[in-house]
Order: sequence, then structure tokens, then C-alpha cells
Amino acid sequence: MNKREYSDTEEVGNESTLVVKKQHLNQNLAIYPDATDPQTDDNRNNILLANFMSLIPGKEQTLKILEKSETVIGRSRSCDIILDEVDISTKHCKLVLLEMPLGNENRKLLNIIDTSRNGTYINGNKLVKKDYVLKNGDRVIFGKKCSFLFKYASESPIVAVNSVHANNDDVNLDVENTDDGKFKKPQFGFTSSQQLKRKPQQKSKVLSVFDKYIVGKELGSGHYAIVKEGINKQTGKSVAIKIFHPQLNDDQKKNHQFREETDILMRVQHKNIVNLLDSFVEPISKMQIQKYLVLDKIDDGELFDRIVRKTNLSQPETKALFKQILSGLKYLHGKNIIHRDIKPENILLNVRRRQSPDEIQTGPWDDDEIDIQVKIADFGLAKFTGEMQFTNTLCGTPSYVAPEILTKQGHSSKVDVWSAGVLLYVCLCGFPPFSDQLGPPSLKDQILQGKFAFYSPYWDDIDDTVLHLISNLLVVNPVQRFSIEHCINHPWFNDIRENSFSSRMKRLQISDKQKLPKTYSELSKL
Ligand SMILES: Nc1ncnc2c1ncn2[C@@H]1O[C@H](COP(=O)(O)OP(=O)(O)OP(=O)(O)O)[C@@H](O)[C@H]1O
Repeated sequence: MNKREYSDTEEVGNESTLVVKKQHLNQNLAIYPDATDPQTDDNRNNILLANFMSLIPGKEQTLKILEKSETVIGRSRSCDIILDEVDISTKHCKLVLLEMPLGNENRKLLNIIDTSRNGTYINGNKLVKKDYVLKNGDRVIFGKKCSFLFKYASESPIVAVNSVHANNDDVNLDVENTDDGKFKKPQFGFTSSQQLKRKPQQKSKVLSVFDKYIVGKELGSGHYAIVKEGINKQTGKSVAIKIFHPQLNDDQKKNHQFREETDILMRVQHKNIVNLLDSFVEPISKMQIQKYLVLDKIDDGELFDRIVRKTNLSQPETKALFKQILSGLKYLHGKNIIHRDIKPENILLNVRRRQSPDEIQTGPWDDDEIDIQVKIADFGLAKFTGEMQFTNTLCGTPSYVAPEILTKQGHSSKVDVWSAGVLLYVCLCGFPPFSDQLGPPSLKDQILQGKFAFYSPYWDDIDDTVLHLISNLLVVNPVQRFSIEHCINHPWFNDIRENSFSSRMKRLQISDKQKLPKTYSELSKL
């Protein structure tokens, strides 16, 4: 098809083949070339919704998308936007106006639906006959070359998105326009039962996560989310952005889970708990939303990796790390919060490295480390116990899960004590006390019976005092199990050598070396 065929088209740019269709004056214009004022003549009722800014060198141009139910882009002269390139389909894609309820508001968003042969690419990903809700900063390529940066017309609620409580019925998110066109911070309103203290920084903007942060490399991933590095565009501060896997708009269970994680993180502030900075809920298609938590970035990885690297940790190091873990857990339990997923993957570390030889270490760390700060992360399974004190959901990670969770008897904060016991065991010897590898019986039965042992030679040189402590944490009956308080006051944490045990704690001798448990470190090399 030759661009000369379009007698009613206007060429944009010097040697451009990108053309924008001029429609009859008595019709609503769907788009405007940059030079055209959308508020003139017969178009004055049209509201500018968004802009596509060309990223093609030498073809600087802005395509204006007006508020219209459907805007078709393609090579055909019947399209609202004509892109006259050989790799553009007759009708390449369409932009459908969506009004989506987010929080307490309806937001006007553009859903792009691909109908092409060669594809529409959003931020490098091919759309392939699917839809996607556009957000600020998206790089959209039609076919192979027609590359644009997408932006909603104003930093209004139209911009898609929301901050902390998009789906929280208890919260009113009021956003107001100010005279200068900027937005006042949203105000949160609570029902009387919700008069809880919130961290001030959560009262913030209505923007997309991508407006505020540059999203970078992956830091880690789990079952529910992938965590990426982010940079705050305004402050330059590095953050961690937990990007949950896309979910259906109306997935009540996931919505509830996200609310619970966000709510809990908003109510906690402790040096050993990862800090929540922001949260976003954004539509990605008509049916799907994506949720984001912005957290303080913890730089030195998971305790799990440290255990794998070192095979096991020394008693002094374990003790120093555990004092911090217990401090975080004590704080949580004091607020009626149970974490329910304590395991080495969810204990993150910030290490301050030695800058000069005369710096003094704060603990029994490696020579090149001055200080290590522990941060408890991943509140995806965390729960308020409220007044009930017990909850029934099946949760946790198999090796670390407490027996009362398996028997669904209802559980309390003591489940974290059990998991802390498993973690303490793992830190000191490098493998978990309960595993399929140690069976029979099955992992589940080992846990239900509280059947574990201190295997020789791994435990031979470890103080009886800590074996005594672990034996009081891995107690099947939660009533008889230590509390966090008991744990903190135990002689091992207070460097008191306990000589009062009637006999030395038993180590299990296994004659067949093949049957000795394998450490995480050994397993990672298999
Ligand atoms: N604040 C953070 N700073 C740096 N890295 C982080 C941060 N939060 C999480 N990570 C990394 O991302 C990984 C996955 O995060 P997280 O455990 O929260 O995801 P998840 O999908 O909920 O995991 P799970 O499968 O355990 O439920 C962590 O194990 C950690 O390596």
C-alpha cells in the first residue's frame, strides 16, 4: 500500500511514513498530531486522555488519544491512527476505554488489544492477540519499528493505580485535585474499629509504581512473587519491589492475603523486620491486576545462602543472629501477629563490611564484616491472631511447619517458636531436623511425633545448653513448648553454661555413613 493513496492524510516529520488521519470536521477526532489543539472547533468536547510520544529518531511526534470508547490503530485508512509501515497490519490494534474501579474511584484507563500479524510489544514483551492495560512509561512498539512512549495526559487519578489500600473496604482513599494540577496526598479514613496507628509514609500519592520507581534486576523470587531492585526516581534510593504474580481482579482469597500482608507490614516498625515503603495495585488487563509492595532493600541476601556457603554457622554467630530474630518475633507476638513462615529464606541480612583494619566488630562475624543486621521478611502468610489467639489455616513450609498446623487443631504464636527451633537446629548443623531424607517415618509423621535427633558427628562439639534449648522448642504440645520470652531468657543466650543436666544430651551415632543426613550445602552441590 502506498502512502499516496491517502489523500486525506497528513504526513508528520521530515521523511516520515508515519501518518495521522485527519477526520471530517463534524466527527470526533480520535487523535491529534502535535500541532493540533484538541480543544478547538468541533473537538472542544473531547477530553485528552493519553499521549504516545514517538521514540523513532527524527520523527519526534506526539499522538494524542482522546477519551473515546475505541481507537483503532493500523494501516487501513479506516483506522483512527494510521501507521503506514509495511509491518503494520490493516487493523493492528485497538485502544479500548476502560472504567475500572480501583479503591473508591473509577479510573479511566486504556486497554490495548492486539489484532496484528507482527505483534504489538509492550516493554519488550509481545502481546500476541491479548489485552493489556497501558500505564505511564510503557514503551509500545507496533510491528517492528513504530516505537512510542505511553503516558496518560495528566497526573490525575486517570493515571491508573493507587497506593496502599486499593481494595481495602475499610479505607477511604480520597484524592483531590489542587489548583496547580498536582494531587494532594490521599487521606485515609477508618471505621472506628480500625483506629490503628499507621506509619506516616504510607499516606501517599496516587501514581503507578513505574512512575515512581525504575525497576531493575531480580533480587529473589518465591512462590507468590518475584522481587526486583528499584530506584526511587526522586530520591535515588534503592528499594526492593515485590511484584506478585498477576491475578484475576476478583480473586477474593489473594486480595485478602495481600491486604493482610500490607496491613501487617504497615503496623510494624522494628529494626529486625523489613520495612514497607509503598504499595500499589494496578490493572494489567481487563480481568487481571498486579500488586506491588515496595520494601527497604536488604542488601546481603538470605540466611539460607549464608548457611549453604558456610555449611553450618558457629555457635557465637548463630546466637548473635538469633537474638535479633527473637527480638523481631517478640515484637510481632506482642502485636498479636504470627509470621507463620519462619525459615532461612525469609531471614534477610544487611552486612556492614569492613572499610579499615581498625574498625571494631559488633559481633562474632567474619573478619571482613563489621556488623550484621537481621531482617525478618515475607509476611505473605502472616496473620493477626486478634482476640481469638488461634487460627486454623494450613500454611508454612513443610520442614519448618509446626505439628498443630498439620493436625489443623488451631494454632497460636507458638508455631513461630517451633519454626525458630527448626531454624536454630539448621543453623548449627546445616540440615533440618525433619525431612524425607531422614525417613521413615514420613516427614509429616516425624513432625507429628516430634521425632528428631542430634546426629553425631555434627552435634558432638556443640554445647549441651543449646541442645537443651532446641529440645524445648521442638515440643509437639504447644502448651509445653517454650514461648519466645522463655527462649530469650534461656541460659544459652545469656552465656551461662548449664551444668545442671542430669546426663549429657544424647547424640545419635549412625554407623552407616551413607545414611548420615546431607547438609543444605551438600544438597546444593548435587
Ligand atoms: N526487601 C528485600 N530486599 C532484598 N531482597 C528481598 C526483599 N524481600 C524479598 N527479597 C528476596 O526475594 C525472595 C522472595 O521474596 P518473598 O519471600 O517475599 O516472596 P514470596 O513469593 O512471598 O516467597 P514464599 O514462596 O517464601 O512465600 C526472598 O527470599 C529474598 O531473596
